[in-house]
Amino acid sequence: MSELRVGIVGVGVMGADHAERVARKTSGARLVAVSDPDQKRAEGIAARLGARAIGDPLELIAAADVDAVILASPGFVHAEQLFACLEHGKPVLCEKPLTMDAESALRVVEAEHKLGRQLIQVGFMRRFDPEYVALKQLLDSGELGRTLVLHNVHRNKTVPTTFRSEMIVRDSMVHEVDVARWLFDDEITRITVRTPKPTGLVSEGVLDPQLALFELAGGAMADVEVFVNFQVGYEVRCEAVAERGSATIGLGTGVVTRAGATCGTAIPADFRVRFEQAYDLEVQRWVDATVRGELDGPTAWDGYAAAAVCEAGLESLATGQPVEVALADRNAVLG
Ligand SMILES: NC(=O)C1=CN([C@@H]2O[C@H](COP(=O)(O)OP(=O)(O)OC[C@H]3O[C@@H](n4cnc5c(N)ncnc54)[C@H](O)[C@@H]3O)[C@@H](O)[C@H]2O)C=CC1
Ligand SMILES: O=C1[C@@H](O)[C@H](O)[C@@H](O)[C@H](O)[C@H]1O
Repeated sequence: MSELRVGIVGVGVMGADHAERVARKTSGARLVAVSDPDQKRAEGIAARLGARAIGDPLELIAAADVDAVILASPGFVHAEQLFACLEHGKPVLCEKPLTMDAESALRVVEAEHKLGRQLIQVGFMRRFDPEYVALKQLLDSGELGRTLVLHNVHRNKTVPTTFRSEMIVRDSMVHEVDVARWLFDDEITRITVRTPKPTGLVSEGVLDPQLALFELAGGAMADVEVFVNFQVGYEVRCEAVAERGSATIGLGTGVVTRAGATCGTAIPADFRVRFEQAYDLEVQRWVDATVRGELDGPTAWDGYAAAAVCEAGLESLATGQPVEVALADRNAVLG
């Protein structure tokens, strides 16, 4: 296969961004089709990028001229669309969350395992971000000794009013769940989610910000503040504390301007700006690996493990108490 023909399911904020990326920035790939219930939006994007719009997402997944699929539909339809990708043997880059709960995520892992081919990559794009990659390399080198703690900050400027407390765990905090699992190369066994008095700038009942503590099997810990209505801009930071030093990423100290009696640096408006390079690398490496018949990124198991942690996190969000993570035995599932 010389050129990967890609179809995108769901062309809202993230799907439209990926459509541009595949059509204009990714080598070895061609955008051939997009699908969205908002037919007008799909047709507009398709016309602009030289693809065709297909009304039914399952028809796009089955189409003979679609070699591989990007799922950027809402999380609650991922399970059905992932099963369709597996049924048609289509490699798929599925935006996080893999599915909405641990039970359906595990069914996806099992179905893929039964096929005997890894077809699913999960959109945990931070694993491709140059700053996160440099941090992982530094920690893995052992130069700072053993890593003990991660402190994370994850702030969005604003989110739509439909974004409820549960989504802060499942859609936002899930990134730190994956970062902690990846940087420590370990599973999270317990999660506690606590909430201070919420900001007054959200709809009634939305618990924002949230503070979480992850405890890992090997004894390390990670904390995160997730605040999705921060008002200022998009900020994602991670400080790793190790035995002989610490390392911080996400300080945004690119260009510091001194003008008009202020000194400062720009804060990105959202994830598309801050993680542009990470998304570019994620999609390019997914295309390259797919053409080789391989997988080179976070797996369905990673999506399942994150779903299991988030499910425990939602229970903790309701009670404020620590909740043990119920994770299937990896060896028993994947043999
Ligand atoms: N990796 C990352 O940093 C980010 C990931 N995401 C993920 O991307 C996915 C989409 O999120 P957004 O683009 O922010 O949402 P969005 O609401 O902007 O777009 C979702 C699109 O999917 C369409 N849709 C609804 N039902 C569908 C169905 N059954 N089949 C196909 N399309 C359907 C909607 O009409 C809409 O156009 C989610 O899984 C989200 O968690 C979103 C933002 C950033
Ligand atoms: O995945 C993402 C969004 O879905 C989520 O809503 C944001 O909080 C995250 O920062 C972004 O990376």
